[in-house]
This record gives sequence, C-alpha cells and structure tokens, in this order.
Amino acid sequence: MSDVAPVLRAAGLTKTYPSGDKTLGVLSGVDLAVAAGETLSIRGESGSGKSTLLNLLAGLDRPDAGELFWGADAAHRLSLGELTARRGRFLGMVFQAYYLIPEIDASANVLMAARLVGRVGDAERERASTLLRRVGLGERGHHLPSQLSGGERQRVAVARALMNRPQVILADEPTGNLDERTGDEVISLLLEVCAEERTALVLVTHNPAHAARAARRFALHNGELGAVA
Ligand SMILES: Nc1ncnc2c1ncn2[C@@H]1O[C@H](COP(=O)(O)OP(=O)(O)OP(=O)(O)O)[C@@H](O)[C@H]1O
Repeated sequence: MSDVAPVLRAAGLTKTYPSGDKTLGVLSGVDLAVAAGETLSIRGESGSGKSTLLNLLAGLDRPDAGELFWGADAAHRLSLGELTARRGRFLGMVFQAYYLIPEIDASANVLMAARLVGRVGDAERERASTLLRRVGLGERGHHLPSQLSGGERQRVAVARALMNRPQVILADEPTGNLDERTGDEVISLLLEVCAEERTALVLVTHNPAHAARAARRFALHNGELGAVA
C-alpha cells in the first residue's frame, strides 16, 4: 500500500449465512485497502468466500459487521438504494458469465453503464467507441453478444466496466468460462486498461498465474484474508 488514501477500504468485514438451524461463518473480520490504480488478486479454495467478499465490497450485499469505505464515503452507512445509486460511478464489475444484455449490440451494452447513471450524449458515445476500439472490437460494435466469441464478450464486459471511469474494477473469475489462451489475453487486457485509466483492480481468480500478475496478492482461508508471496 502506498501513502495515498485508499480508494476502497474494508475493515473487520464479517459475514455469516444461515444454514438450517446453524450459522455458516464465511468471513471473520476481513481488512483490505486498495490504493488508486493498484492491482490486487484474491485466491482461495472453492467456498472460501471470495464471491461473498466481492459482493460485500460492491455493496451488493451487507456484512454482519465491519466498515466499508468507497473513497471517503462510509458505504456501510448507506442504504442499499443509496449504494445502487452510487455504485455505477464508483465501481465497475466483470463476472465470469459476462452478463451482457442479449437483445442489444456490443456498443449499446457498453453504453448501458452510462445510461444507468445519467444521460447518454456524444461524449458517452465517443467514450464507448474508444473503449471498444481499445479492447480490440472497434469493428464489432453493432454485433449482438450471440455473434461474439466468449473472449470477445468478456472484452465488451471490460469496456462496459470502464465506461463511467470508475475508481475500482471488481472482477470475479473473469476467465472462468474461457480457454487458457483467451483467458490470458483477457487478463493482460484488463491489467493494461486499468493501468492506462488508473483504475484499481481487485481480481478474484483460481488461476495462480493470473493472480501472480497483480501487484499485491492475497488468499482467503478460514474466513481470513492473508497476504501471499
Ligand atoms: N446466500 C447464501 N446463503 C447461504 N450460504 C451461502 C450463500 N452464499 C454463499 N454461501 C456459502 O458461503 C460460502 C462461500 O461462498 P462463496 O460463493 O463466497 O465462495 P467462493 O470462494 O466464491 O467459491 P467458488 O470459488 O466456488 O466460487 C459457501 O460455503 C457457500 O455455500
């Protein structure tokens, strides 16, 4: 971590789920601070709580206890409605399953991020086409997701995640549906564009080689997040 104030900070995040008449402890006091433009990876066995942690950081779910700061904002004090209103500008997300809207083309999918937070004008259209060119899909903006390969769909999702110039991108197994070479290319692209845009990246991955490419590396084990070499 640098001296710069973190763009994303979590302290003591704790999460349990009800499991029959018992309680399943998933996260037991996770601390994390991400600086502007920093890249960070999180590994962990299946079921260790990686997606749970990412969902808490994204404000998609609530911790049982702990604090979450989006920049200087105490996100843990915001309602789910307020979190939704702010999320679209503060962070971008990339998921294993792409989650593109099938009925609209690649360009409209990227622009959807802007549409959700405000009006779409020339500046937004220009940004979307610049991003599509940047991810290597300058000629594919009018193609529907079904007309794109998995790797191309994930590139659209990367462009969409960056559309509103977020402070942070949270990526949950972004290569999980891709073959090895395509996955490597998507990770390279993600790292490059985040560096260019000075967007921090939190990458959850099973892939040790991908995890190793982040500047700081962590693993979740027994509900705790620890630094790894
Ligand atoms: N809504 C829920 N209700 C009850 N249990 C849940 C819920 N969501 C997740 N869990 C449980 O919490 C634990 C952590 O799940 P999570 O999806 O965060 O793990 P993960 O590390 O992302 O796993 P994977 O690598 O397989 O995606 C698992 O045991 C899971 O079954």
